[in-house]
Amino acid sequence: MDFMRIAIIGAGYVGLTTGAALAYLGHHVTCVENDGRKLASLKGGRCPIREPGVEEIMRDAGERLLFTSDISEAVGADAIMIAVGTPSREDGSADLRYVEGAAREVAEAMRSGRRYTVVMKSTVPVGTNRRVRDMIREILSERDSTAEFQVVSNPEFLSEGQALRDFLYPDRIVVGADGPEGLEVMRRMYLPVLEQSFEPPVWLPRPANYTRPSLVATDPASAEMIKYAANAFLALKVSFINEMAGLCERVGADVREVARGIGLDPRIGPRFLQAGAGWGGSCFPKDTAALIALGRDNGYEMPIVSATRLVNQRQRVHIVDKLEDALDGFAGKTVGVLGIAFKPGTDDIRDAPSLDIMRLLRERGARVRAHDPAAMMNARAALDGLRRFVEWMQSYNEGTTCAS
Ligand SMILES: NC(=O)C1=CN([C@@H]2O[C@H](COP(=O)(O)OP(=O)(O)OC[C@H]3O[C@@H](n4cnc5c(N)ncnc54)[C@H](O)[C@@H]3O)[C@@H](O)[C@H]2O)C=CC1
Ligand SMILES: O=C(O)[C@H]1O[C@H](OP(=O)(O)OP(=O)(O)OC[C@H]2O[C@@H](n3ccc(=O)[nH]c3=O)[C@H](O)[C@@H]2O)[C@H](O)[C@@H](O)[C@@H]1O
Repeated sequence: MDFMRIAIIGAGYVGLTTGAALAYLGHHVTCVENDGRKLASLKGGRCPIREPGVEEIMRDAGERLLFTSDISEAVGADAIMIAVGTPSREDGSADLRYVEGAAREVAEAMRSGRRYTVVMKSTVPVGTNRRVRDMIREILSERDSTAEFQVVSNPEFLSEGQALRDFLYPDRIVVGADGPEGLEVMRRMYLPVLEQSFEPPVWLPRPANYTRPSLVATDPASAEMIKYAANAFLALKVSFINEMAGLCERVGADVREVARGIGLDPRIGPRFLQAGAGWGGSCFPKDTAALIALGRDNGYEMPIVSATRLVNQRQRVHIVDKLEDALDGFAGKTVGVLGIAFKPGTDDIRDAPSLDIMRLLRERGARVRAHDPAAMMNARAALDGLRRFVEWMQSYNEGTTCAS
């Protein structure tokens, strides 16, 4: 097996999982992280995020997985992957300052006479790969560097809480490259996954009936678009079933039965049809907003994606309305919120529905007590100043109404 030297810029949910998993497969991986606290924890062998199995494979990878804040240690690699955040700007568009910052650092450190593959792992709007390519080219030319490079798009589809499973046993690997060389590098990188030739970790066996992933080889713009389209479609499915749930309540139908009934049609499928508080997290909200912004920049309205967001926001209010009705008003009432993270199995509270729900409950006069088995630390940090209402469930008592 032809193992590679790979560097990853950004050791968050995506960068760290990918880096640790690639090292587990046999590659030599250097993760560059500029958050001092995260880096200290990683260097100490501890996983700073709650992601099952990642700490274990960090341990298994041993010397093949290194952590640093020094970009010059990354440019000894053949492939340099950018996995930094792409949060929303105020107007909904993707804020590319971390991607551009990382690309700039990489370009400034690239060594003359070497050839690199820069892999864009972050979720970025169509055209970003080309922009990054032009930026690197300009910096290299200013430096009179003879370093050569290509930029390849390799969007990520992992879900938090099952990131490692999604990496090792994916449905597909998407590679957007301008030519055969980029595709070949990515094929080498993912070969053990594509061929399922690695020894699965004992705690994460290959799922029964799992078949090898497809390699979707395409152009960079289509690869960038695939990522946004996938997230928008999944968000749409959840909003759709929540919209159906609202009508079901009014006409006496059970939305779970409806989801079961439509999900058995293979053209629809059963997943992402669970009605509830709606979607949140670090990706669906920002990626649907970025898609609309991309449409706007290109003079194209996206009414379906806009409605998906609207229905989702309405769902948060709807839950509070229902509870207010059931309790006959919130005056003098305490509401217990079980679960703060945006979904079970994670400590991530980015754009969690619970945050809007708790804010609304308070605005309407309820006292709120909340608990989450994993996300209390993040909740405390995010809700600083409102600490008094985020308390451990120790104080949970009979007079408390639960919303989860
Ligand atoms: N979280 C998820 O489940 C998924 C995220 N994505 C995408 O992947 C990208 C990364 O997302 P996350 O891993 O969630 O973000 P994150 O915020 O958890 O991690 C990003 C990391 O990059 C570090 N960083 C930023 N600039 C740096 C630099 N110049 N040098 C070194 N380190 C730097 C930050 O300190 C942070 O630790 C985003 O574009 C996101 O949309 C894609 C699929 C799944
Ligand atoms: O781009 C990303 O970051 C990732 O976004 C999602 O992953 P994630 O945000 O981790 O979480 P999901 O499991 O997809 O759930 C998203 C939200 O939808 C909600 N949801 C999901 C499914 C469902 O049936 N009902 C429902 O309300 C969840 O509670 C959660 O708030 C996608 O599933 C990943 O493929 C993608 O890589």
